Amino acid sequence: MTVLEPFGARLRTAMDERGPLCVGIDPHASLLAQWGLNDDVAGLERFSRTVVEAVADRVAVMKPQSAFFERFGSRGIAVLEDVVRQARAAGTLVVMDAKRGDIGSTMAGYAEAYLHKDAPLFSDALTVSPYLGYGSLSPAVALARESGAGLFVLALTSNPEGPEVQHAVRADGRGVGATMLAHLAAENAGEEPLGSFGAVVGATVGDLSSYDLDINGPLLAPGVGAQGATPADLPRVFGAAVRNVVPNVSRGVLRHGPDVSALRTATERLAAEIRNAVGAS
Ligand SMILES: O=c1ccn([C@@H]2O[C@H](COP(=O)(O)O)[C@@H](O)[C@H]2O)c(=O)[nH]1
Repeated sequence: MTVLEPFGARLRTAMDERGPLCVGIDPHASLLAQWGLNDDVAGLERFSRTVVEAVADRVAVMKPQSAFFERFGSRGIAVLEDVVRQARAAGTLVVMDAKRGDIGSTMAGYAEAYLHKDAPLFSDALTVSPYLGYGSLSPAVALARESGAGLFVLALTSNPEGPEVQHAVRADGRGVGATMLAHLAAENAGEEPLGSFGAVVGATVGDLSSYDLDINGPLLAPGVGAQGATPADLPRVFGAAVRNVVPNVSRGVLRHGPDVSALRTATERLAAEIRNAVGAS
């Protein structure tokens, strides 16, 4: 059985070689229509395969959004399994965006589904929600360590509704989002060159100067493109931690399809803008 290097190490290498951009695979019904595809399983399959063909050999990370596959039931999940396999075979790391979270005993089931090396949906990393308590994620942390996979824990999300929960202040005076970052820093302590337990921190969240983003792990940053953030915002928002930021762009790339070369051009332009912005920090 192949033993994978820890996710954090594989991600660091991929970011160094290909740049940090993560391209999302988000087959919104509106995008299928824009691409001239039917809103059905065949359309879903064509869309996803095209995105993988266009960019999987040139970006560090791809992030399929599970919701848009789940809406087609078991046949959508079968397409998702293929997408994960094809993208990984083409050399990119796959972060499954399923935002799973539940009591620990059920979390163990989600961990088996996405983080067990033999699972049909095995992904290099999984997004998870810690809002049943960070400790409820323990089974996923344990299995990720065993499999060489990683997690991205929702800390400060890109949507405007997030602060209601994530900015709430605990009895000890620490914010909820900041607490998640502290848990992750502990998880990644001593790992080199980068820990495997990342945080989701939106590029849209504004001033992060009061947060300790130094978690020795990756920061997945959605919000660039359709949600309004730009590559130029990254150094301002993330400061010194920008080195570990993986900016995700979904609609901002996908709207250039279905033409493969147009998708590639858009991806490469964005990747260059991000490299320039991050290098300038
Ligand atoms: O805080 C978060 C966490 C996850 N997302 C996901 O990222 C993409 C963003 O898509 P865009 O089209 O680039 O806006 C999408 O899959 C979200 O579910 C996020 O946006 N914010």
